[in-house]
Amino acid sequence: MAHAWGYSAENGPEKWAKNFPVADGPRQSPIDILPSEASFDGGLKPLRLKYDPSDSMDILNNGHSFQVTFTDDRDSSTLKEGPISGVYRLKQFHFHWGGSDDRGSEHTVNGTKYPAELHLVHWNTKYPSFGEAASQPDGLGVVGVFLEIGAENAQLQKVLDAFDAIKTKGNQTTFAKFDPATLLPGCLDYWTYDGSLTTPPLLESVTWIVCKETISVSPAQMAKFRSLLFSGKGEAACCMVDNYRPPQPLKGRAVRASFK
Ligand SMILES: Cc1cc(C)cc(S(N)(=O)=O)c1
Ligand SMILES: [Zn+2]
Repeated sequence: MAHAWGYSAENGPEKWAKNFPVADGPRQSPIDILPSEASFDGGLKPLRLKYDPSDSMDILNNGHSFQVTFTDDRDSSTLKEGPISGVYRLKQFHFHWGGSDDRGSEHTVNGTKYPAELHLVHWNTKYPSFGEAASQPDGLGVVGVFLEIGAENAQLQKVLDAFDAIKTKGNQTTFAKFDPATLLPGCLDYWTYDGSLTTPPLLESVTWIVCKETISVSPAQMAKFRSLLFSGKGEAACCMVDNYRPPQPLKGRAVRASFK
């Protein structure tokens, strides 16, 4: 049985191309965002994010990160406008983070790594399902938000308080009535480019929308992220840290800015 993918030297990002050749494709993510090379596009609309807290269902340790999953059988939690057309439904959000505060984000800005990055994953309702959308070039819209060390983030703490129930791979628990809008920065200026999923299967189906403004996370909260395990119950404990892919070649792609 081929090694499952992960983030170690044996199965990490440098090894993914073996089983997922698209890893060397033309529109891979993440990227290093160079603001001076991004072009302001006055045609880009403001993001229109509308979330219904009653859509949040559960929180799961999937062995690579943790995710909060939303019911997506109606247009109650959606992304509209911004760089996309049509209606994209929120499917889940998750994070990537480092083993120390000097790394952890997937996208970087002028080479700067943040300690963590939030991904809010939406799928284009012109397709019948998330799975179908994920294989289409305009199938997914992911909003990325950088976390920066600072004050404790009370909204983020609601997510971290669920961690004791999802310490090991495969664990899941109910996570109801959570409004992901409370994790967004006040200003929704963004950079946008055509990219991919940042973990296998690395499908090139994502319109990336990366917020310029960060949200705060305290050092103690970062320690809580690092208390999760990649490993399953009864396995040798392996701390869930450094679950990020480094920036990939831009290969001629344009990065647009919604702001001057
Ligand atoms: C494999 C995968 C699935 C989903 C829903 C989202 C991602 S990411 N990190 O590109 O947002 C990756
Ligand atoms: Zn992600």
